[in-house]
Amino acid sequence: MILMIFFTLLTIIISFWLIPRLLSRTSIGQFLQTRWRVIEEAFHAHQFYKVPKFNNHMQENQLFHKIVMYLNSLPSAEDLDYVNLFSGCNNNPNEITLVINNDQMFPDVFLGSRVYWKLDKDCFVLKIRRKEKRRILSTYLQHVCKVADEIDQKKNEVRLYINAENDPEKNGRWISTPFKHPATIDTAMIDSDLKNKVKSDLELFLKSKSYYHRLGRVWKRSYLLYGPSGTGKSSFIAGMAKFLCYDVYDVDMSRITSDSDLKLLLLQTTSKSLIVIEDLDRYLVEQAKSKAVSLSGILNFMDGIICCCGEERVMVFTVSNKDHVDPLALRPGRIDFHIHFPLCDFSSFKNLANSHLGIKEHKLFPQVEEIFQAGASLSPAEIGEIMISNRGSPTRALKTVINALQTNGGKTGTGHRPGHDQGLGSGLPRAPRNLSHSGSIDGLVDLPSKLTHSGSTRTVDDSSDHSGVFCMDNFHTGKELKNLYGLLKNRSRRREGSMDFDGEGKV
Ligand SMILES: Nc1ncnc2c1ncn2[C@@H]1O[C@H](COP(=O)(O)OP(=O)(O)OP(=O)(O)O)[C@@H](O)[C@H]1O
Ligand SMILES: [Mg+2]
Repeated sequence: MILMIFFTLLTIIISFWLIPRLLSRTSIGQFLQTRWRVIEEAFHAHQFYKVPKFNNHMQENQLFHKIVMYLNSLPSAEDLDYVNLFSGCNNNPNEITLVINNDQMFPDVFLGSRVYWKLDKDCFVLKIRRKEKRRILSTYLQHVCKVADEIDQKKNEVRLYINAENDPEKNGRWISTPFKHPATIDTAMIDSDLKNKVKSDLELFLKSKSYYHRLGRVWKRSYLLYGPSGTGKSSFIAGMAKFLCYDVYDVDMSRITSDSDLKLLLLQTTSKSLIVIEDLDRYLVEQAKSKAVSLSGILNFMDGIICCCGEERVMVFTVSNKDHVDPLALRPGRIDFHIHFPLCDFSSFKNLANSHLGIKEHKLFPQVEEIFQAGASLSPAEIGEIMISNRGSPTRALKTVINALQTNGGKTGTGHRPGHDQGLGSGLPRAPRNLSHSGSIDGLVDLPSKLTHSGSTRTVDDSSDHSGVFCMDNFHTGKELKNLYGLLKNRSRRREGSMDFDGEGKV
């Protein structure tokens, strides 16, 4: 009798405690659970809803994007049999993103009902029990969008889109990556009143949807940024995108094959975006030769007639010299706001010295001012690079800037003062190689201290700093000549490897 009770108790424990536990913790349990659900679902009629990635105009379907974000946020994403893992977003390489595999069923529960998502190439398929669709479909989709929006807001992420080669196999042409540029509108080296005007203009634009609609105009605003190379145009665009919190679509015109290709590409952009065409002047010249895209194709794009009506877009074009752009392209309405990016003057030089070297005043400032007043100048990029390379010694940095202004500031393509732009492509190719490298080289080489500025009678009297600025006439002693020989040898050695220099003056 006791034995029977014992065996009965043992059977009860095994069947109601041990077996369920074993099943729930092993793959057999999961397997049985999945099979059971399949059998259970087989007794229900289902409705299927497709969410394609692109609409008929090849524009990205925002709902698709939201579903990706929503599903990735669900803890059950980790329980799937197969899931793709991605990492390496530029701004956060440690972040791992889960993306469901094609053909993988992704179950979700909403208001007590089970729904299933499946990714089928570029299309999500939602499976809902037919009898429950009226009760949950719209509220479920609203819930998905709300969760995705909340994630988006938390991330506050601006993305950079770049147009890829035209590949008929692929649906979308834009490849995107998180856009984390440190520049803001405030860090630009242009007049602060102008910066405030740009900010007010952008703010007004954001609030003007109904105003534009009332006028029957496309809700867009176009900006032309013009000035020599290295004056901060691209950095300013990054600042504008950050200010607006808009995604950036950087159109690489060399990859556009025809007017219709350009149209298609633009149709694939979304609202709340900043569409950028850099070096428009250079492209217009090339376009005249290649005929890939006609002038009217570009003008149509600038007019915004091929963008979806009513959706907010800001367009930004950069040119090195607007005098070389067809006036048709720049007429009011096509370009709403012109922003000039000049080379450095003394005042912007002082700002750079303050931000890069932490100095507001210096005994060499009067000399620098004199040189600027004589008409020499360089771009903020060139002066900034010298300062970064020599940031350990402000005096050395200023001496190197003086030398660069004297040797390149009045001669090079970028070295003329504002209003004297060098014409089409003046800034291209970029900063003169010898100058940018000299900043780095001088930052590394120990030079004789008793040197004078070339072209100047003023003696550099700072014995603690060593400048790369020197003049042959001033080398009198054998020791100095020896130093010079050592310097030239050192320089030529460094120059051989100059392609590997980075902005920090390190190899
Ligand atoms: N306000 C600034 N302060 C300091 N450095 C700056 C500033 N603006 C630009 N620079 C420096 O100049 C470099 C070039 O700037 P940017 O690319 O924005 O110039 P650009 O006008 O677009 O030149 P390009 O016409 O050659 O494309 C930046 O990487 C940055 O180092
Ligand atoms: Mg640029």
